[in-house]
Amino acid sequence: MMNQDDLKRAVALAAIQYVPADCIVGVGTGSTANFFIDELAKIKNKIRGAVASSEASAKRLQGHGIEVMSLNEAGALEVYVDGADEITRHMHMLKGGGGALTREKIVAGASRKFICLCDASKLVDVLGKFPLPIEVIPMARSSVARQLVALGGQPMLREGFTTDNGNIIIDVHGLKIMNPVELESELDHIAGVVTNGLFARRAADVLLLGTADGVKTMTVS
Ligand SMILES: O=C(CO)[C@H](O)[C@H](O)COP(=O)(O)O
Repeated sequence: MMNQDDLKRAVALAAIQYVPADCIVGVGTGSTANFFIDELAKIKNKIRGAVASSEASAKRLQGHGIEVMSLNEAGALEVYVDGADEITRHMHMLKGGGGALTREKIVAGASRKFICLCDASKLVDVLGKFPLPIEVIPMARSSVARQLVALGGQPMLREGFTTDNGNIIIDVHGLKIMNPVELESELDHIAGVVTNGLFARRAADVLLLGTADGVKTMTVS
């Protein structure tokens, strides 16, 4: 019987085939991304280095002796590998459970291919059961929260958490996200919002889904 960690390890291993020789790899954040980093370490001599989407991932990569570069140094990337909190068959994702959404969106946006790693429980028909994380400039906390209530959500401050960029996270509960592309843009237009956790405009290209029957590869056809 496979547990969740076994599924994460399996998708992380499967992702290695998407890493071209001699490239700089974009690396996500979270427990699934950590398994990927550990697999990447086994082929570290075949890559030039990595761009990390968080301080935590940078530290783990460096701990394995993988060179971490800034995105400015690296330029455009061939591939970005990361987990998600929810994903649909359209490859729209809800991310940011680990609070790294802004850097994740930046690195993903600079990458030609986004490989998303999830276990089967994260494949959903409609995004929004998992609270939607929003990174907010601290002085805008109340005004952003009021506008989120007006959109039908219940905003909750992530207590005691500061992002790598020095901002706060507001988790929005109770949103049934029927049109993620539209909502992603709408949220980005609220003054004080740095990034929201909808990855619909930059959706995944490939989903490696960990199931009890093995890793399934899905794309939008
Ligand atoms: O978006 C993220 C971090 O900001 C993660 O990719 C997401 O939270 C999934 O994490 P995990 O692999 O630990 O389930």
